[in-house]
Amino acid sequence: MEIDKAIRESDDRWLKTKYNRAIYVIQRALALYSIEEVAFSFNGGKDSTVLLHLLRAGYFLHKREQNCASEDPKDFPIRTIYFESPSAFPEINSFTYDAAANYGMQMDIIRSDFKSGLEALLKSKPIRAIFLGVRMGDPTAVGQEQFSPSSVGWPPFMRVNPILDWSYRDVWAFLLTCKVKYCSLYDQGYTSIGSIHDTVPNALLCNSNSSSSEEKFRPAYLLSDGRLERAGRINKFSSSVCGKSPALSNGLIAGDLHKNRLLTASVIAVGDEILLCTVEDQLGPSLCKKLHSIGWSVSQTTGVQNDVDSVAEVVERRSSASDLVFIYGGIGPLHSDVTLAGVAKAFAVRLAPDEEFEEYLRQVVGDYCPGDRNEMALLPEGITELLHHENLPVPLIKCKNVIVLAATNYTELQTQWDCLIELSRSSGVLAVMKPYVLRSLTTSLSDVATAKPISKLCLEFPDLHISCYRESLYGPLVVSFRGRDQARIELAAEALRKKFEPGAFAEINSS
Ligand SMILES: Cc1cc2nc3c(=O)[nH]c(=O)nc-3n(C[C@H](O)[C@H](O)[C@H](O)COP(=O)(O)O)c2cc1C
Ligand SMILES: Nc1ncnc2c1ncn2[C@@H]1O[C@H](COP(=O)(O)OP(=O)(O)OP(=O)(O)O)[C@@H](O)[C@H]1O
Ligand SMILES: [Mg+2]
Repeated sequence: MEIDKAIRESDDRWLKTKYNRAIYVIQRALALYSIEEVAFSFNGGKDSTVLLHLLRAGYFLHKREQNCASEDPKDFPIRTIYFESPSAFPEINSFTYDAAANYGMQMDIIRSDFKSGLEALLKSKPIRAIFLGVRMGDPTAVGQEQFSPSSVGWPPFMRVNPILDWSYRDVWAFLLTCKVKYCSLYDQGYTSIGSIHDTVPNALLCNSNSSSSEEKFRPAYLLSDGRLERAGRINKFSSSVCGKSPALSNGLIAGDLHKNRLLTASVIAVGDEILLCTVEDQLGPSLCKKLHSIGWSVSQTTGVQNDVDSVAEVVERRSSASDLVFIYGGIGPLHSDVTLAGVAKAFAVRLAPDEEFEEYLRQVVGDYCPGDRNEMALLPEGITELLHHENLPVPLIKCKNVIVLAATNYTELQTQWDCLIELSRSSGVLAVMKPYVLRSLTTSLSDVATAKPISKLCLEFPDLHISCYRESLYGPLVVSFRGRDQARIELAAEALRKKFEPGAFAEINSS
């Protein structure tokens, strides 16, 4: 079988892995349902075309197990459905019809909308499962698994998505390795095809050097950044190119808006070694200092064990209680590296392969990964933003208002922090504000004598942080004022002094 042979002979290890996984899904579906009970939803698009050939290979291998495989390219008995629309590209239509003829596909053409078309089809045919070329990153893929029952309100059938975890690169690697025909539009710069009304060639493939006045586009397989696959889909393309989107998902916008707002961050350290005190946590205190230096308050620092539920619980609480959460530790491929799984669980999404992150990891650690996929490239689905900086070999990960730091020591933290600050100037990922002003007074007066007047002072200056602490049980009391407005701090300190005998409070430092 030429497809299976082409992949087996290829030295693209990654493609082989993806192929084997897809074939496994197809074979399980063919074991679960009879051939009359399955259908293939084919529309001539590139993902559909990949699926067509995977189904041909999967069906061949399925029959080979029963010792009755045929090499006839027209032996493709899986019922195929095509929802033909008047606004489909003629090239898509002709490719679809040609493919049906070439591979002996029995194709039902449906000219109504998806839902009512499927309702009618399922009434007249025993179909229980439909193969689709949906991939992660498609707007309709969110929440789907390889086997996903149709949604509520749709007729009941199983959606089977063998290429759900395929990237744009995987699609083109497959089509080119197998040397199969695909719709001609992809050679004219189209990278994802909808209707004639909403699809144009991808501007990122425009040949600016072209001498003719007509625009020329390079083929789809030359698009290097798979995230921009839908850039030619008018209205549907959301410009969330990571780290460059104007208003970021958590709604934080740097600058004037924050001048008078107290922004709070939480810091979470993940690691049994920190809780067991076998390792001293250097990062938490450093991060707090860094946050203060850009005008942020830290509302909580927490240590949590390497356990998904514990991480999820604390992330869920801290992300709703503070403007930003910084989490570090527990990142990597080890059994104890549960931080990203915890973040995903906190936001009720699953971990899904991220092709772009995978590519970065590949450049850093090479092709080696212990299992059949790079577990480190699994990121919380639909909520992850990658923060790129030229000084970072791998981008930082931001999930809603949670920033995941991969740093494990002070030097690494310093690098990642510097990059974050630089990125903040252009993208507003982290509002950089005037640092807080701190002023501290000390007194030998007792708590009983000072408690009430200080409580009153807090009510008079709600815009300041007024905190008290002792360095020993019976030692002097320190009262600290923290805020952005030096004049307000002076006023508050003066108001405190006035509540007591002159000389009761002495200055200890100011910054
Ligand atoms: C065979 C088939 C099954 C589908 N099943 C569902 C479904 O169960 N639930 C759903 O919300 N949409 C379902 N859809 C609709 C798709 O999710 C999506 O809305 C459709 O492909 C339109 O995508 P487009 O607007 O990008 O063209 C199905 C579509 C097809 C072709
Ligand atoms: N008009 C249609 N008829 C039959 N199946 C369809 C139709 N539109 C979408 N599908 C199914 O949904 C899948 C996903 O559609 P999508 O448009 O994302 O992919 P594609 O058309 O194969 O490739 P591209 O992303 O390049 O357009 C298809 O592979 C196909 O299984
Ligand atoms: Mg399409």
